[in-house]
Amino acid sequence: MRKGIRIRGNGKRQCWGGARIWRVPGKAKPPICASPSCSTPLPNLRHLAIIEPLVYLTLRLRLPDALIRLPSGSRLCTRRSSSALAPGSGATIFALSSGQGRCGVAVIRTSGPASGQALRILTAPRDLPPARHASLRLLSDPRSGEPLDRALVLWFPGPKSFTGEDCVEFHVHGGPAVVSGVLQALGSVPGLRPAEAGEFTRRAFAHGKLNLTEVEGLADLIHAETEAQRRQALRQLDGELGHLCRGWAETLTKALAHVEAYIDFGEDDNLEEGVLEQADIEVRALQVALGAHLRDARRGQRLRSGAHVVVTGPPNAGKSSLVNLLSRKPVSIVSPEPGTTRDVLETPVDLAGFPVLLSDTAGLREGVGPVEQEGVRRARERLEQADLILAMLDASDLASPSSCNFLATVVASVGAQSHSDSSQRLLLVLNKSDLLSTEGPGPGPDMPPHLLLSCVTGEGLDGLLEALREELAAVCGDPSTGPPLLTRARHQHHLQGCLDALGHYKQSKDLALAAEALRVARGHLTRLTGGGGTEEILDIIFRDFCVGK
Ligand SMILES: Nc1nc2c(ncn2[C@@H]2O[C@H](COP(=O)(O)OP(=O)(O)OP(=O)(O)O)[C@@H](O)[C@H]2O)c(=O)[nH]1
Repeated sequence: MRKGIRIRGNGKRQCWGGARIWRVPGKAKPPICASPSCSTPLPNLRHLAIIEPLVYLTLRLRLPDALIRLPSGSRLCTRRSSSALAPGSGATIFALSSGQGRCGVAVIRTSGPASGQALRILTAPRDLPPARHASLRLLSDPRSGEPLDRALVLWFPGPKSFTGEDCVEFHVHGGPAVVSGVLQALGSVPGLRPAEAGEFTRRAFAHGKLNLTEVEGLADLIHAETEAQRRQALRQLDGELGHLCRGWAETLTKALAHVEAYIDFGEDDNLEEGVLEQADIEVRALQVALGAHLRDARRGQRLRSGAHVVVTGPPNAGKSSLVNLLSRKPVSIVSPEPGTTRDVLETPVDLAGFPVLLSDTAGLREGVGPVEQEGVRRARERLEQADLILAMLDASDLASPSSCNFLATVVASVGAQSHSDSSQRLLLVLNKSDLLSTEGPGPGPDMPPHLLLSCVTGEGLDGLLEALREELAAVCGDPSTGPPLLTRARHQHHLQGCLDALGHYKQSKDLALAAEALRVARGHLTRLTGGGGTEEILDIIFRDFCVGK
């Protein structure tokens, strides 16, 4: 029978097979802060290594920011570094959290230890309302006693609040005079100061209410302009990416515990058989999962910042007409004169719910003056950066030399793409379909797959929008399904760092080096969700927020 020790739900330990429990010198006060196990002495480290590798490793290595679930449901945890908080974080902050300008209702928030006091002072002589219940109160200026507004107030005692601190929400009438009166009244309360941009969220992060990927999701949700961006941001705010990374980090922690235990106790010291093999298997599975995520070809980043869609074709094909049609505004000059567009003209557009940076470019042709030639050079340069190319031809002019040359280039590029792993995509659009019956024979059977469109009559526009939706879902990823997307270069960097470190683990003959590689890999995952060493990026991320969030 194997020896074993289990920490039970009531904090007591169950031993079997003759296992004994004794205190580990110098570690009688482990960082166990949640009941029921906080006051219990530690079991034998060796047994702990086998039975509870996560607990073992937390104690053995004193991992920072560990938040590990014990089987009993109790937790081991350490607090997040206080440097996650902005300077002056002991103060109580206040700000208008709803949008600026005249509106029906405006929400003013406070967060910090003096929140309750501020509420009492503004609603004097009333006591605090019941927690998390909306109560109607008269707000008055504490300096003059002058009534400011009759408002709904909500009292959120910490830690059950957005920031984890004592918070108050004042739902006041949204006139500028009311809002400014209440803000000034709050500013006169001792211990209160106006909040910096993103300071509420920063406090929520510092108190462990949100991890870094959730903070990023919140910032993205505030800035989301299209449906797909909103869906993606909401998923990230819900913690999907963070959850995935934490799962991976736990896998690595277990593998690291096994390797460390093997180093500490050796193979003939009663350690379970196959401990190292098990770690190898887990690392291999993790490498496959990370590789799959990194192969997302920057879809999430495109979804966040917009996909580059470039319209190209010979002069007069109707490129500018299409850009104006898709953006629903006169971005480019449309004229029957070939070579009207000389430079790259960009406009942000919401296309089928996806964020797009749409570019109109000069018509591609040779043997023209230096200005137009420069335009053609810029058009080609922009084409190289495109995620999706809309190649456009005049359907009534397919036999002209410029159309034939362009078509040959398109066919070559489609052929090249099917043989490469390029993520650039292409849609061939034959415009001016309204002229087909009168002016041209139309596309023959050897024409590559294409869409017929008339920018003048709008015929074929629905088909084009549907094709664009499919292409953009491929370019940006579908935010409603599949695994969470990596929306920032930072995510990509840490996952790649983790994968590289796992590669070193596999190559290391020395167990100490292998363990170090696992530690590095785990560090990347921890930093991705905001664990140790992320202070330098906090300012960058919180800069994206507005005051009051
Ligand atoms: N009949 C018809 N005319 C069109 C259509 N689309 C555009 N045109 C006309 O074709 C001419 C050229 O249109 P533009 O949109 O300026 O074409 P372009 O490709 O941007 O031209 P360049 O700037 O010279 O490269 C204009 O007179 C448009 O009104 C269409 O679907 N049907």
